[in-house]
Amino acid sequence: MAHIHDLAPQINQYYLGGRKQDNQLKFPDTDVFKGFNAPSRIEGEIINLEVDGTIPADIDGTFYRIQPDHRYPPMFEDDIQFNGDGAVTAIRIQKGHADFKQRFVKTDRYEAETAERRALFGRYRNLYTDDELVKGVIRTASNTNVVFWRGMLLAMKEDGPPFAMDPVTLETIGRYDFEGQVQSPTFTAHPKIDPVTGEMVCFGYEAGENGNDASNDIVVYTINADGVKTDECWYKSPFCGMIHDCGISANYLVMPLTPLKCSLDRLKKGGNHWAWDPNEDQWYGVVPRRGGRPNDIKWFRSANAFHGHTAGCYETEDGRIIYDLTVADGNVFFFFPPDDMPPGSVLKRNKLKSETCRWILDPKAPSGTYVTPAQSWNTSGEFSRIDDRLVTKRYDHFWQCKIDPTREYDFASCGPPAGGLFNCLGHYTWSGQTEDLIALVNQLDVLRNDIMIFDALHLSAGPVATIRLPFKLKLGLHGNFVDHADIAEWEALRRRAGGIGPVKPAERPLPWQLAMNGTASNGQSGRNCVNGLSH
Ligand SMILES: C=Cc1ccc(O)c(OC)c1
Ligand SMILES: [Fe+2]
Repeated sequence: MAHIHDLAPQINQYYLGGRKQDNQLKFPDTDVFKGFNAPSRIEGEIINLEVDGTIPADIDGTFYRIQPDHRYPPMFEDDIQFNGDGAVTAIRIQKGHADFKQRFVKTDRYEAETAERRALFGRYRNLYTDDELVKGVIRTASNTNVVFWRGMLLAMKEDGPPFAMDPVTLETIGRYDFEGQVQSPTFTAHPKIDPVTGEMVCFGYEAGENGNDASNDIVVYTINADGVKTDECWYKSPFCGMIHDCGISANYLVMPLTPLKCSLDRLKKGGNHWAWDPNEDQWYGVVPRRGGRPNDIKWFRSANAFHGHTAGCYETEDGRIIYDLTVADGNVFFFFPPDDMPPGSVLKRNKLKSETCRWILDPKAPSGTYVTPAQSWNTSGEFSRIDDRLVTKRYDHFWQCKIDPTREYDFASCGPPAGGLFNCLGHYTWSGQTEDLIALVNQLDVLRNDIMIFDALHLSAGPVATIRLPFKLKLGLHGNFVDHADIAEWEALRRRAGGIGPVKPAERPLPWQLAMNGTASNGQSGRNCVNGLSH
């Protein structure tokens, strides 16, 4: 006998031909919005979370992390997780206690959609699929990384400018253009901060015009510890591909260019921003950190592969660059298939190997030099981290999320894998000590999250404390711990008479917005005027 719910799709056609039909708040019936991936949309706080074990009394700081979390059902039924709105979680740890706070990043996108109470931006990084109402509005959802810089939190996504937030309240201050010094339409989610000089080295790729035009432009900036831009140089890439992360040594910036390609034609037809090219090499662009000129970029290439994240980067005594990152042997982003996929093909997660590779690049070698890894770890993992005080320096230890094939994934209770299949935290040392591993408690089955604190050199002893959240968050990409002394120091400097004053959000629209003849957005303080509809 048919259950009444089986008839519901005939009564309520939320999506017709894959497009949202109505203004009803009902999310698509796809894996992107189900189970552990179900939208959360929580803003709020909890004072004193439940804790198992003991939080070390000397920890005084905040663990920030960011997640994509769709606030409204997407315009397209087959939308992807990366297109969700950025929401920042803060776990403030002090005196053995932990508090939770979570807020959305109030981007221009957020404000425009809030005014209409529905999604107005279409496919991931394709403005040709947007509602007419948001022509000229900055599209970024600021959902990939959250970085502490000069007393502010910068929420970032590589398709647009960063948005500044207050690190204590998580209120959004507005779009941040480094006091007018950074005008590129795109900006990386992985800037690097040099612990020796205090500089931020950062870049934007696909940085031509509005940042959505498949351009080969790359811009590299250095902002010094006082917030002053000291370097800006524009380079060209061999094709418009994804440059997600980067590495810095004392004198160089390394940018891994992944063979996921953009095409303006495909964008105009309403298609995906990226298509995987299985016949293209992986490339590494190397530029000097100081005094670079457009012709100074050197490209190194190797066989087709997909870049993960940076572990470390430094120079040897003889001036060569060591660059360590995870590299997968196929298309991690299965939702961005090659252009020649037959229409209607089912997109499945690829079974991939993701090794950590060490590249040795000679900045004196000619551009175009082919390279192979000098060393690689025969394990699968991603999201490596090192002690951030060792950025630009020789390091030994790194930690990463790992896939341990000897531990079974329990499909029956966990459902289809949400995000990666990581089931371990791995501790590696280049000096060749054995790995020290532990299984993370996977809470996919009970739809809840824990925050675990480990002694980094003794993972196998288990967590010293497990902080329990009473609900699940969304799968996030990145997080960072900030010492409270840094937050307090900058707060005092910005508040004090004769200090540097509060964080100043962008005062002018971006150049591409101005070039649209002021028909759409004024971009004031991150607020918009959308076709006369102001909020
Ligand atoms: C590698 C992760 C990644 C790359 C590009 C993105 O837009 C993103 O959004 C959350 C995530
Ligand atoms: Fe990332």
